[in-house]
Amino acid sequence: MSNEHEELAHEQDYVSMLYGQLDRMREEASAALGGVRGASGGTRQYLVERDIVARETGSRLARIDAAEDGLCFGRLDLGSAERLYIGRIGIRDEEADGEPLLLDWRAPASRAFYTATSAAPLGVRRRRHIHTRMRTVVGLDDDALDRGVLDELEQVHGGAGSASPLVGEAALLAALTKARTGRMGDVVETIQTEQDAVIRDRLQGILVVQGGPGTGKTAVALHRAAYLLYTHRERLARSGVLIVGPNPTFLRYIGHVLPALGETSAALLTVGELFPGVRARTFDAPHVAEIKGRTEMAAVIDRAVKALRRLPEPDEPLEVVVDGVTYRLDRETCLRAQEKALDTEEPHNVARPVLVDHILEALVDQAAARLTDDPFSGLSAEVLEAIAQDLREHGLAMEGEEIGDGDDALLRVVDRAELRRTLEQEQPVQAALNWLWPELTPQRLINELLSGPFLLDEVAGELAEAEREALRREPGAEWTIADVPLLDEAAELLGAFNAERAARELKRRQEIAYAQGVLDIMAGSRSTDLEDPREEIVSVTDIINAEALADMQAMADLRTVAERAAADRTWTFGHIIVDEAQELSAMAWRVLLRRCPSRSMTLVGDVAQTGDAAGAGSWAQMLEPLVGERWRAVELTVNYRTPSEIMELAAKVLERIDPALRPPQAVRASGVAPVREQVSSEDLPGRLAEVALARQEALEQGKLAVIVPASRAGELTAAVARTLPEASYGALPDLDRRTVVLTARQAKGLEFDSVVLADPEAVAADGPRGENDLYVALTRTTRELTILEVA
Ligand SMILES: Nc1ncnc2c1ncn2[C@@H]1O[C@H](COP(=O)(O)OP(=O)(O)OP(=O)(O)O)[C@@H](O)[C@H]1O
Repeated sequence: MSNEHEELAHEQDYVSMLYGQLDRMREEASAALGGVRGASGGTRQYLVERDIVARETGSRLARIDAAEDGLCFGRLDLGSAERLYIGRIGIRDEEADGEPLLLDWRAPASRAFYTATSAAPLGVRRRRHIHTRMRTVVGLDDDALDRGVLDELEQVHGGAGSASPLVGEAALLAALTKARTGRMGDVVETIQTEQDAVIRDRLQGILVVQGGPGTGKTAVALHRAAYLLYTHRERLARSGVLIVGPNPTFLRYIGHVLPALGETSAALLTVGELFPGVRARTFDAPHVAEIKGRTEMAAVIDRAVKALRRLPEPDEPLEVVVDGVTYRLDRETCLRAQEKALDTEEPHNVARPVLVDHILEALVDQAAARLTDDPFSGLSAEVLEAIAQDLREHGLAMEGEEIGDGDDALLRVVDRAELRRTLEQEQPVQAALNWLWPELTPQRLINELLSGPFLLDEVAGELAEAEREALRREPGAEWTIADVPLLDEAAELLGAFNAERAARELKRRQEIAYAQGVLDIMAGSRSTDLEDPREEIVSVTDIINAEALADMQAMADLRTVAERAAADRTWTFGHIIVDEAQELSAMAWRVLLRRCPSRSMTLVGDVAQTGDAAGAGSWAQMLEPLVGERWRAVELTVNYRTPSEIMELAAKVLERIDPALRPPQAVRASGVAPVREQVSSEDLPGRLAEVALARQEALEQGKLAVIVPASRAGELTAAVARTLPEASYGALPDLDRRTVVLTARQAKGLEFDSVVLADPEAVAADGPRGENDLYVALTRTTRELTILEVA
């Protein structure tokens, strides 16, 4: 019978062997990368091939590097003597027929590590958590899932069998009680069974993950992204995964998790960043955001586009004066041109050339008629010279010949196309076309709608006058987050500008042409993948046409997935994950659904934490108008963050929000009761500063947050900043600092070792969802909570 020391030594040998393999893989990949980068010259095809190999090898190296820390963290003992080691990537033995030495945590065979229990052992006799520091094994935690192993463990450790519903309880509790760093970490070593089910749920369809505070929704969402990218790599590497979070601070907080899991091809954006060229950071007042978020705004914008297309009155043709000649466009002509454009059913800007075509033809008809009647009447010297030039170029007039000679010579030779080109360039013609059917940018349209004198009243009849008034903004004012979905809606109705469209089509043609040349040389060469052969392999040879290869090339540079997606409004993602999904307005949902025509989405959130006035009261209320019943929901029930002493307090607030809601079960108690202190309103700033200082000094390690009501944020932040000058605060607080000052809304999704909450009553009174914000504020701590109540 082995003792604990021997077990450690045994695991150290195995783990050292794995690191040896990892070093070998790193050396091979580095050498391959050095080789391709160092190569020079050659044909264009050769250079393309070199680029692709370099990118593939580069991303393989990134995965190897990400696996360094905690490479192997688990072992499963199955029947007889079979053992599987689980880790951050798959490694197989090159010298023994590719025998797996380490299974990627996402591989199907690893699943039992997260789901086997003594009630349902799934063939697992023992689950072992292997703890490492650098490359050294420093500890082991065993769960015995059958009687034989339990007996063995009792002899080795003096008893370590587990009847807990938690998987790897010791490892989990150790992870949960660690001091926070200001950055979210991955949880691959201790994923719990209910979380695993969400992570590995199928790619298709809309999955809603409802869970109270601290249930690991964010962690689960990010691990699901890593799982999907691994399992459906070929598909998702092309189209990418989008992760939408509530604010930039939150995105920075979670930004390290996917790279630490070796995945760098997900784009992380806030709703305010979904429209290329606009980076909205400011909030509207809640009632304004609520109006902007309503679905009705889509119809309002649609009507605004139509209202900007005009027709002349029946007896008042539109007059266009070019070089002293007056052309007349009557209502009938303009109406026919509009109808032709509308018949295309294309977006406004895309349909516009059809109208332009018809109007120009009408103008050319009039010009031609003039020329037949009296070739010279009303034509300026400049136009005559242009025509003469044209005649000469066609060899129909000699240098110096009078162009009027031979009366209708002009009509014969000045072709209509030339006339049309000349007219089209005239400013009065352009002005008439723009009056009839303006070429619009989304920014111009929304600006006109919200800042113009008449448009909103004309097209938003369903809004009360006071609501329309609330929507008005200064012309050219900074875009707000709630404006972004309006801009995107406008862009959808308008379609791309001519120039934009042409540029995009040209780029696409170039990409395809570039890719076409690569196909021959790539045929037959299959990349060697690191993973187990049972796992999915990405290879350019799987891609069968130039178009697909062009897609892949565009995606192969992992950096550019986010860049390209952020720069291209028409980009569609293979999967979208929305964190704090309850906050999104109906208009924001329309943007996301456009970005994901496959409707493959994971939405995580908690309807009890909705802070935005335009956000959801229930998932059904939010989703049914958008996707009917085509969504499925799961619930996470265990709170891994907030200790039970604090959840008791938070539960009272939850009951005020909705008596039907139940708080998640706290996984642990901290032994520290929340502290409540009463102060007068005037004394609050001074006392808050003192308490913040005291709590920071008491924290040996970890992070402190001071959460203040938005209504007193300026004054209270200033007071804390005087005592703790190193504290970070403002629109984008730096979470790496030891102490941050935040509003409840800013604290959403974040967590800290210690929280000081100022004036909970004022937090609850702030806006229509103040109670929800208070619930958020109370549940941010992993250890201690101090509350200053205003008496
Ligand atoms: N299986 C796990 N193993 C270790 N830590 C976990 C696990 N699940 C969650 N955690 C930790 O619990 C904390 C809360 O997780 P997370 O922030 O994902 O919860 P949440 O449901 O998004 O919370 P909220 O809605 O309150 O923002 C984090 O520190 C996370 O790392």
